[in-house]
Amino acid sequence: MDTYAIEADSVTKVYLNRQDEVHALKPISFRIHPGEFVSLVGPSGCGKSTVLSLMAGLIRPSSGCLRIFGKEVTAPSNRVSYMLQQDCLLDWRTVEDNITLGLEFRGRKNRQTSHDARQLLELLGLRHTLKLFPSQLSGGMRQRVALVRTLAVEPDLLLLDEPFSAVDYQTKLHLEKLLTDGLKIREMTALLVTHDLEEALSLSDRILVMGGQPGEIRRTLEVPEELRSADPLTARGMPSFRPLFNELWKEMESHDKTVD
Ligand SMILES: Nc1ncnc2c1ncn2[C@@H]1O[C@H](COP(=O)(O)OP(=O)(O)OP(=O)(O)O)[C@@H](O)[C@H]1O
Repeated sequence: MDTYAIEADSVTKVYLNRQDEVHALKPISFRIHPGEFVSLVGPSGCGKSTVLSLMAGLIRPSSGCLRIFGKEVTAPSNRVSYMLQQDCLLDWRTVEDNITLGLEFRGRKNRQTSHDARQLLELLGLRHTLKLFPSQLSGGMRQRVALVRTLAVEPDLLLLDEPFSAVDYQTKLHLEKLLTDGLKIREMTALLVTHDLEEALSLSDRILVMGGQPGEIRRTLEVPEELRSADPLTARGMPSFRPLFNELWKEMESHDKTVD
């Protein structure tokens, strides 16, 4: 069995912009267990997306070591799926052909996997959209299709960069529930970047609070079991939710005022 889904040891990132260096991350270290749902929160520019891009193997650390399931990340991995704020659907392909795109890339598209992807789409109430093109869908529908495409490949690690920030509140709650249900069934590990503290608290097992520029991890908050085991909407209404939300909010405000 893999010991950790993610191990980051003193990982830093410096971007090179022509002659200029942009120091995006101070050395950061953390570990995530298989099956854990962890959120990264922090003010704009503190390096959250950089952390995800490093995990996805899209960029390399400037120093330190990053391992996913015990293997150093040197390139994108088939065990990892990445979902962004933009749905990135291909406009010239139907919904049916979009949801199987990841399977195609991985050489795993067959009758069974396509059938499973269609079932997932049906679960999200989008069966009627199979033959439609993305331009014929609303924003919330497009995001649901993107979620199906991400989950269809059954990744071991799911990287989510503000995936629901562009959808309405009701759709967001619906998608959050589907996501957490899907993750539990498949025992996937997830790392979510979000500006929405309610979303972080109601979905995560643990929250890493980042701050500063270059960014660092300034605090780790364990989410209590009662919130973790409740569905996202129920968790938001529980008595322990608001005090924790306020604590996180204060933490973020204090970091916003910190000048590095
Ligand atoms: N490709 C790049 N080239 C140069 N600098 C970059 C690049 N990508 C990010 N940066 C810089 O690295 C720092 C961290 O950016 P990053 O996007 O990781 O932060 P973030 O916390 O995700 O921000 P936001 O919440 O606004 O999305 C910022 O100063 C940003 O300008």
